[in-house]
Amino acid sequence: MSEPLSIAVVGAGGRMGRALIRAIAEDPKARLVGALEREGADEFMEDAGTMAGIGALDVAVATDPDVAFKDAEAILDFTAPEATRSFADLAAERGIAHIIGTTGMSTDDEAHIHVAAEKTPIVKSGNMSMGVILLSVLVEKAAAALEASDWDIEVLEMHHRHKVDAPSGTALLLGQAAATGRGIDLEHNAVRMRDGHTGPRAAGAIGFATLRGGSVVGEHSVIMAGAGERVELTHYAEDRAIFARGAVKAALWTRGKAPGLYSMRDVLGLT
Ligand SMILES: NC(=O)C1=CN([C@@H]2O[C@H](COP(=O)(O)OP(=O)(O)OC[C@H]3O[C@@H](n4cnc5c(N)ncnc54)[C@H](OP(=O)(O)O)[C@@H]3O)[C@@H](O)[C@H]2O)C=CC1
Ligand SMILES: O=C(O)C1=N[C@H](C(=O)O)C[C@H](O)C1
Repeated sequence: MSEPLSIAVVGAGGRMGRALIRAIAEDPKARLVGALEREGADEFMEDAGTMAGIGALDVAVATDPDVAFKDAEAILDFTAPEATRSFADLAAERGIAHIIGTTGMSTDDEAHIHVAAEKTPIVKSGNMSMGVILLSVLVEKAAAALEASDWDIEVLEMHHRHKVDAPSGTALLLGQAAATGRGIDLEHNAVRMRDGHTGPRAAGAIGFATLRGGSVVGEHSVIMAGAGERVELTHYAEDRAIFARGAVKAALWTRGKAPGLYSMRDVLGLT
């Protein structure tokens, strides 16, 4: 068996940061070698394991990327778009694989990631859980089978009250799967919000609806509504561990891979 993969977690004190530290500690194929937080962060503690609630792991939480990334072969990044852009540059300079779960990225941010992927393997996905990636495959197949003139597609999502971006990365990923199934461009067919006198629904549109509240980890439904019948494909996330385990799986998969931008479908062999 090969040596465990050496992994650093950025945004280590965040909801996902702490779940990622726990997932690495649970996987014998991975080892935590670095954890990065911002200076003065609310969640700052000296040891990464203590911060994640699993007891000391002898990995100090650093505020300097040079320290956190020193021994890393992969970085797990569930932070914010601006931070992810700068981590992409640092990972590319060092040839470290970059696993990106951050959502809410702009077109400009996406272009930045494409450039970084010329130098190092990057796996990026709006959702890293096995269930959602499988759901996206089902949505693509269903959308291909159902005539756009007869079936309307709407994506409904709900998340906790702290979430800052909308629609969620997962909702957009599922909307993209529906658009791919239909052979259309999502950007030109997406209706991301409705308010006031909107007029009737445009044929072929892919609609998005966003709910926020409480502690909901993540719920997504793709609703296909026809005349007199409706099909709903739904995923319920019950624990952030599902995303964290997917991110660790993605990091392990990058070992020996050429630079490039990869998806979770690549990682799971569902392309
Ligand atoms: N792809 C997937 O499967 C999933 C994706 N996500 C996405 O992951 C991201 C994080 O979610 P969550 O953990 O709930 O959020 P949190 O706010 O709990 O954590 C974000 C972390 O990133 C850090 N951070 C934010 N901005 C910067 C910056 N500019 N420089 C350095 N560090 C920064 C924060 O530090 P500080 O506390 O100092 O601000 C914090 O530690 C979101 O985009 C979310 O949508 C979440 C779950 C699953
Ligand atoms: O912010 C979250 O919490 C989540 N974000 C991701 C998204 O935007 O879809 C994934 C998951 O649903 C949780």
